[in-house]
Amino acid sequence: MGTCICPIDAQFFDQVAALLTPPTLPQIQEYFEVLEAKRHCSGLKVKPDAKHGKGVHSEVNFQEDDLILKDEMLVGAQHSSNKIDCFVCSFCFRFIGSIELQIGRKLYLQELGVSAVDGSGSSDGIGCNTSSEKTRIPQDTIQSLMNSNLQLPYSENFPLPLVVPCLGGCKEAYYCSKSCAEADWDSFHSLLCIGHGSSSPSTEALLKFVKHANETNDIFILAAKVISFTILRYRKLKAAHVQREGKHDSSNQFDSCIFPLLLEAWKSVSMGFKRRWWDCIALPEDVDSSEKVEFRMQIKDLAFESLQLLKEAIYDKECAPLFSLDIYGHIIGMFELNNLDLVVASPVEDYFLYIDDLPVSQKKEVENLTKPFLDALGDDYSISCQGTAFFPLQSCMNHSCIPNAKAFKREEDKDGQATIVALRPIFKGEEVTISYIDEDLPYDERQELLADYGFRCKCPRCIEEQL
Ligand SMILES: C[S@@+](CC[C@H](N)C(=O)[O-])C[C@H]1O[C@@H](n2cnc3c(N)ncnc32)[C@H](O)[C@@H]1O
Repeated sequence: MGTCICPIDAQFFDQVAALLTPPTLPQIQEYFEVLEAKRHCSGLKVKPDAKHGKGVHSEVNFQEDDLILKDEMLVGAQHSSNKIDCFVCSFCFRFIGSIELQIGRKLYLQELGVSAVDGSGSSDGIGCNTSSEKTRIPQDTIQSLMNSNLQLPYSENFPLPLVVPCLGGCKEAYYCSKSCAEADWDSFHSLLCIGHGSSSPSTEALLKFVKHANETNDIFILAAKVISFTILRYRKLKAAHVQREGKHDSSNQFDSCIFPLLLEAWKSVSMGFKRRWWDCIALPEDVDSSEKVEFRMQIKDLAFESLQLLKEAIYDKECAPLFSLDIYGHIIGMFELNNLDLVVASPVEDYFLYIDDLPVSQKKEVENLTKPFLDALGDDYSISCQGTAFFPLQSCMNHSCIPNAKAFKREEDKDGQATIVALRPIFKGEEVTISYIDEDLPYDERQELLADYGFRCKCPRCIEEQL
């Protein structure tokens, strides 16, 4: 137990330490100024302070319900189990295809016996059958839904983007547009694709890595995206460098040429607040506190196992320090401390609610056509796209048990971006805070949950309640 020794940690000790050194104040300021301008959020400023590290401060007055920030993810992934329920763009997580394709694909997978394990869809009383008494739809009808031969009434009111396949020819990633397909390919997917166009040295090893992640913890897939992103960015920076400076002998140039480029490629990841995964992971309820040390060792072993599989799949010797266990642990720990749930509401739910709201005169006839599908989907007809993502600006927001902002998806938010809205008026100069936990819990339970983030909350409410 806990015997894993990562040779890369020892061999590249100095480089790993440099990659994990928190950025300096000027580096933070420079990076976030560029990001704030890109997000068009002139109302916000990331500022470091002595108490809580970085925080987000308001530069203007916001009213209650105002949109404060729409943040694009640095990296995000749909939960593996959710892929059965929701067919979404692998880059922006928008639903794709058509209402018919969404329904047909799900019924098809249901018929194959593939089912989601953590569906959290809810039946809100629009009259579908429960899962135990699902209606069965004939195979040819399901096929007609999937190949657009069958159109459901009023589905034209819920148009979805056409499906764009992966540039590398895998049957895993699909997109809402060519630009999303290209952006994903350039940023992450060219190295993680299992299709014929992949630049992974071994797609067989990739398959093993993904299988292990699906069977253990799909957070490893997100960590692989961060490593892939950094390698691909490093290669671009190197190509530009070579073009500028001429070709170098890259036999052993970690310090002079290669490593500064790797540090630059890693910059956006270096800005995220981090601790090692096995040091900060919350103890599951079924693990006794006396088994804490052993549990943390097991987590470390698991991460090492996953990293070895990833290394076989995408190793690049010029980026060797990225394959250290310490780096892998810190990347996953960064997700643990910063990530936001990725949620995109299902257009299939909107569709059936629309049918349910039709005037009585029309509804009966339409429902004769749509009800069998609703019954076949059962309780799960409304499952949203679910995953997890790291957002560079949102992740700088500190916690308060009386937050002035929250992550909230509005009706118009159809993709995976983070949407932060004001819960009450926020004044110029105030810090923007969100709650990391259910703030309705009693004081002790809140502090217990926040201990997993490594701090005790001293917000005005906590100070008052601890007395
Ligand atoms: C999502 S990050 C927030 C940004 C972070 N302050 C930074 O420097 O990047 C979460 C971490 O910030 C710190 N933090 C957030 N809210 C805090 C609070 N109310 N009191 C103390 N530390 C806090 C904790 O270390 C926590 O694990």
